[in-house]
Amino acid sequence: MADAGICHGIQSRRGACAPPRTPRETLNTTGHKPLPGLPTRKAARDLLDATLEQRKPLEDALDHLPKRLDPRDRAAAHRIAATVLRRLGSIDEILSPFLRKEPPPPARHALRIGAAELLLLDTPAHAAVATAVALAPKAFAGLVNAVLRKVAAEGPAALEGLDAPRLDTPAWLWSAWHAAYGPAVRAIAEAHRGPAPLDLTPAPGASVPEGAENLPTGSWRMAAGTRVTDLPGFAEGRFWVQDAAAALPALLLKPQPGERIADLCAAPGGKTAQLAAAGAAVTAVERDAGRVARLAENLARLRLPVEVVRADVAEWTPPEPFDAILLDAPCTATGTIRRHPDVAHTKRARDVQAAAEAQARLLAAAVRMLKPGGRIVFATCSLQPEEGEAHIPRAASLGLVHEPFAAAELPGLPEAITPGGWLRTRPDLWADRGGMDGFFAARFRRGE
Ligand SMILES: C[S@@+](CC[C@H](N)C(=O)[O-])C[C@H]1O[C@@H](n2cnc3c(N)ncnc32)[C@H](O)[C@@H]1O
Repeated sequence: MADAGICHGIQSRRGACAPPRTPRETLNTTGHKPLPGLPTRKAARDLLDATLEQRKPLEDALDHLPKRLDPRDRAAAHRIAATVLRRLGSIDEILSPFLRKEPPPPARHALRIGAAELLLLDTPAHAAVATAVALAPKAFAGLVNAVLRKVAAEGPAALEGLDAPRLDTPAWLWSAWHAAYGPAVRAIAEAHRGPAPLDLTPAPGASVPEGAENLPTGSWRMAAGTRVTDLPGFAEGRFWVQDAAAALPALLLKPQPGERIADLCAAPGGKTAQLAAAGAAVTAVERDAGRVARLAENLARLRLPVEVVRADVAEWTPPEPFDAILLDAPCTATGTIRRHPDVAHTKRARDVQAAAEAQARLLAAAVRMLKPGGRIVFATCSLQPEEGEAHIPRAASLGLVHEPFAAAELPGLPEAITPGGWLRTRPDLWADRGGMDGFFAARFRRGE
């Protein structure tokens, strides 16, 4: 199983990444040759520590790896850590018969890395065991060595017999998705087992790059691991990275040339770019300073004129109301686990309610920025109904009238429009094409 590496382009939580590589050999400060590949495994352990112990996003943890780490080592560490995060339940299940008591996190992570390399990443057994032993705290080196030798011998057969989709999905997510989607929970979990393809949104008039599939909804799809920065036309701004499902909310807002449209919660700017490319006069509002910089950088590459405002949407008042608004609200992001396997482990059930409450506040603030009769699309990249469908009945109290989507509005993907007229994508849709992120979107009009 391969995973994506360092992300480039416009997308962050849903980005495109560099291909994995074989760990390289480097000299340490004393001039001695360290164990080949050890810096990569140390970085992978740091990523696991940040995500699993400190509950930090993997993307932030990658940003905090030592600057001196070779980019290829960084990509390889990302690949190892992402594999452990995707298959954590299965890996721990394989390890459990060989552990009489719980080892401390650094030893547990060395075991997980070693097991992932032995069973899922095709690393030669001697290299996987030797580096995991070197990675473990000294007092646990013997244990790691003994356990991984058993995993090398017995693990492949044991792996075959596991119910991996269930084991690799945290119990609270399995229950919530089962309640919301019934038996499809298994297909959703299956879709999380592999890396996602690279999806691009083209600028108007751009021609499809070689090797890309032209999806019916207008996105281009390329193989997982494709480096977006290597594609011809990247520097010239002919496309941006955006999951096929993430491109749908802006499409369904139907931006018209010259309309004044606000993109609220805008960074890194995939939807802003869609609205601006359609000819709308766009104001992009984003609270986080670092992400405002990313947004501005992306829009500069795409040569799209957009007014960028750094502000909290809950407090900001525009000089005049907008014709239309896109609110892509912050959420638990459980729809993006294919691209961000850390989300399955960094989020908790209680985060869902907190996110839903924040979304309701942002929706109320957004309505106040809209002209009477103006339209708004509310979207989240969460699979949790509390962050999607549950907002619809409350919208009437904000003076919003639901304007259902019609299946005909999404050529090639009518199944994503529900009978109630909102958008619900899931990772198992278009399974034979590589799936898509889980998104919810609904369209409303502000009463006159
Ligand atoms: C789901 S992401 C947006 C993705 C973006 N719409 C795109 O398509 O590229 C949510 C963004 O909302 C920002 N955000 C969260 N709360 C905010 C608030 N109260 N005001 C403005 N921005 C906020 C976050 O910093 C984050 O960049």
